[in-house]
Amino acid sequence: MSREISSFGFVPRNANENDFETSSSSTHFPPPRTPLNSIPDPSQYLKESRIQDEHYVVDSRDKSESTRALHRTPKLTTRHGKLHSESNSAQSTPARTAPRYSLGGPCVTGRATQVLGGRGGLSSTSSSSSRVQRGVSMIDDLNLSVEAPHFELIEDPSFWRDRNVQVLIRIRPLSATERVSQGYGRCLKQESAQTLLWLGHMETRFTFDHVACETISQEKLFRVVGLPMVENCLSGYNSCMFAYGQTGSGKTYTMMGDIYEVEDQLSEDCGLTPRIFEYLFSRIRMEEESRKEEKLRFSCKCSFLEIYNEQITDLLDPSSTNLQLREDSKKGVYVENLMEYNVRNVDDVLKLLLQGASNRRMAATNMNSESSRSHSVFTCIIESHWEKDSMTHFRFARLNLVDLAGSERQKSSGAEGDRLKEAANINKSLSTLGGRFRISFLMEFL
Ligand SMILES: Nc1ncnc2c1ncn2[C@@H]1O[C@H](COP(=O)(O)OP(=O)(O)OP(=O)(O)O)[C@@H](O)[C@H]1O
Repeated sequence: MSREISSFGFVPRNANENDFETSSSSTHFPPPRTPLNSIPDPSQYLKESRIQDEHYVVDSRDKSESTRALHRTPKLTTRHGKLHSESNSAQSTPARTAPRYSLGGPCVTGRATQVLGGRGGLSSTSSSSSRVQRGVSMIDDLNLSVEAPHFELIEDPSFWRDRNVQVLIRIRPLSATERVSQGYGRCLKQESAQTLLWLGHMETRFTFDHVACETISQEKLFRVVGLPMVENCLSGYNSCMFAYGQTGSGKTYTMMGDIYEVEDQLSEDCGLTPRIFEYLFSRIRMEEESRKEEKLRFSCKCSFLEIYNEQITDLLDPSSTNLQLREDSKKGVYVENLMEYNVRNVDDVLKLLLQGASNRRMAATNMNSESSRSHSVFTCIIESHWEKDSMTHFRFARLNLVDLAGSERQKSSGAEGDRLKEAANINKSLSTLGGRFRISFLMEFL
C-alpha cells in the first residue's frame, strides 16, 4: 500500500439542463445524474473568463459547465457527509514507528492497490487511521488462515454521484511464490468492507470508502466502480480513475487484466478498462436506439500515453516521444501532438489497449516479473449531440484511466542501473503527485 492518498473530484453545484434520458431497461442501470457537460448550440456560447488552475490534471473544455465547476470550491465530505481533516486523507499506510517484521520473503506487508477516482477537479478522500496499541507478540497477530474473510461490496448506483472522490482498496491474494516463501502469514486483516487492520507492532486501523477483499472478482469490481463511472460520463461528467500502490500490488491487473476476447466475450480476468468500454458501447447503442427521434449520436476518441522518466510518449506511436504538456484557454491542459483515434466498439478499444500495452516499458524486478516502469493514461473523449426544441445540443465528457507505476524500495525490488533510475523517477513523481493533492486539499481549508 502506499503512504499517501491523493485524489481527484469535485462537487458540481449548479448542474444544469438536458437531463440524460434513461433507456427502457433502466432498472439495470443506475439512474442518471443531472448532466454537467451539456451545452446548447455553440452559437450560444457565453464568453467565459477561464481561471487557470494548475492543480487540475483532468482536462475540461472551455465554455463548458464542467470548466466552471472545476474552479468552484470542492465540498469535502466523509462517508457521512462531514468535513474531515487532511491528515486522514493522506494516510493509507502506517507511519512506521515500529520496525516491520519479516517473514523471510519480500512481501511482508499486505499488498493492496488503491483505486482512486473522481470527477473533474479535486477534493478529499475518506480514509482515516487509528492506532491500537497491543502488548502481544507479533507472531500472534499474524493472520495465518488460508482463506481470507469475504466481505461483499455493495453495488451502489450513487457511487460517484453522492461523493465525488472515492478511495477503494483492493487486497491482492498471496501469490504462489509468497505462499511458498512465507506460508499464509498476512500482516493485514480486513475487518469490514471499509476497514483494514495492520497487524504490526502498534496495530493500525484504516478506514476507507471501500475495501475489496482478496476474493473479489474482476467482474464484481467493475460493477461496483466501473459501471457507475460510465453512467457519470454519459451524463457529461469528466471522470478519472487511477490505480496507485506498491509495485506488484495488482494495479495493472486491476486496470487492464487480461486483454483478450474468447468467442466475443471478454476474458474472466480482464480488468476495469476493457469492461468499462464494453459497457460504454452497449449503453451508447441503447441510448441511440431509444432516442432515435432526437437523432442522438455519440462519438468517442481515445489516446494512450505513458510518462517514463518524466517524458511523455505516445503509446500508440512510440516514435512520438518527449511530447509537451501545453495549456490553452480553450482546450485546457493537453498533450501536444498526441494522437487520438476514433473508436466505435469495444474491439477498436481492445486493439488500442493491446498496441499500447505492448509498447509500455516493462521490466522484471525482484518484486514483480512484469513491472510497469511508467505511468500510463488511457483517455476517452465521449461526445454526443442531439436535437430538441429546435436546437442542437452537445455534450462531452472525458474519461481518464490511469495505471501508475508502483512505488518501490530499492532494497526489496533489487533495482540497479536503469531500473534504479526509473525507480527514483517513479518514486519522485508519485510523491509529487501526493504532495500536490495535499497542498490543494489544505487550500480548501484556508
Ligand atoms: N487480484 C488479483 N488476483 C490474482 N492475481 C493478481 C491480483 N492482483 C495482481 N495479481 C497478480 O500479481 C502480479 C502483479 O500484479 P501487477 O503486475 O498488476 O502489479 P502492479 O501493481 O501493476 O506492479 P508494478 O507497479 O510493478 O507494475 C501479476 O502476476 C498479477 O497477475
